[in-house]
Amino acid sequence: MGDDGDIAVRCEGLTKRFGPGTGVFGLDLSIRRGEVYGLLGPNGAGKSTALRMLVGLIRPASGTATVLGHPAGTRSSLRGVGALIEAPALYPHLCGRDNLRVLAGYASVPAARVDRVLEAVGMTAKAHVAFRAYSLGMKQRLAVAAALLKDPALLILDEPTNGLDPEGVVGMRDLIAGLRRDNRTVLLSSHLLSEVEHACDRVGVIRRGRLIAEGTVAELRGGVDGGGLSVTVDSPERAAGLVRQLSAVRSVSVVGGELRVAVDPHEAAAVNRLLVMNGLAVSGLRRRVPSLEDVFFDLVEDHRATGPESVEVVNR
Ligand SMILES: Nc1ncnc2c1ncn2[C@@H]1O[C@H](COP(=O)(O)OP(=O)(O)OP(=O)(O)O)[C@@H](O)[C@H]1O
Repeated sequence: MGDDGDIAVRCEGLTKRFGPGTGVFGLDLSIRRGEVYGLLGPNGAGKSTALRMLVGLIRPASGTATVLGHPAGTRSSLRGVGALIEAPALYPHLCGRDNLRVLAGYASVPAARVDRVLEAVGMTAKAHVAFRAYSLGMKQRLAVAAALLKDPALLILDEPTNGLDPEGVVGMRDLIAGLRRDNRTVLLSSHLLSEVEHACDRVGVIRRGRLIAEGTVAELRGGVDGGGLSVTVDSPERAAGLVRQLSAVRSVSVVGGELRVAVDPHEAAAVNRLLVMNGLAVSGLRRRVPSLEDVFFDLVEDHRATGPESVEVVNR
């Protein structure tokens, strides 16, 4: 099979069924070269299963997947792919650099590449430290370095921030931003909305093995019912009762002491006037842009309402 032009990954009807509603069903994806694409979904949505099919760890029951212009899982497709899907086998007693040297030897990669990838993941200063002494974030960075050894055109990262502390998450985010600048194609999975929101050019939302939405973060946001207003006011509960009476208001909630009003933002003056006239001090009023989290839960809720079975959404 030849080159697939600008497309790094193409899946058509990719299916692997483990049980009713469990697995991946009819997944259609097109990931362009040079983009960072996030597969977002709750636990058990089928993200890992999809990624495993792309690297040949699982054979699809039906459908096709093409990776870098070759059938997924074949030697020719894997030549250009670096993957972090299972924790790589790294020796605890060896330092980071020696671990990578061993892997470079297995993969017939020139040893000079080791220092390049250590630098790419920001681990040069810790390269001499034994792997067992690394923090989880450092171990994860070294695993990404291992995936980069072959200088892959496509990097597949399954939940790269899973289990990391906030510092590790920021480090991984910076690392992914660096990969994007390198013009590499990155396909990552995450259940962390904020991660995908910041790291990815496009996002596919997957639930119960099916792609339920796809687009840029801005496009996905556009599909949600407005954002409305955030109001900082004393006595937010009383304020909520008052604002609810306005006919233009669709819903009101109090989140973290702040009033969230689902209303056309042009109604800001009317909301402000009503509160002030009732003796409440409004210290802040701003337009609220829906976060990807709003989009995600909106979508999942929507599908929960219309889908054949219920789903538990768990945020790890
Ligand atoms: N080999 C298998 N045999 C049976 N069921 C499986 C197998 N692999 C995965 N599953 C099930 O398929 C569903 C999807 O799993 P998958 O690991 O792809 O989800 P995920 O979206 O990556 O979620 P998580 O973040 O929890 O890993 C889950 O219900 C899982 O238990």
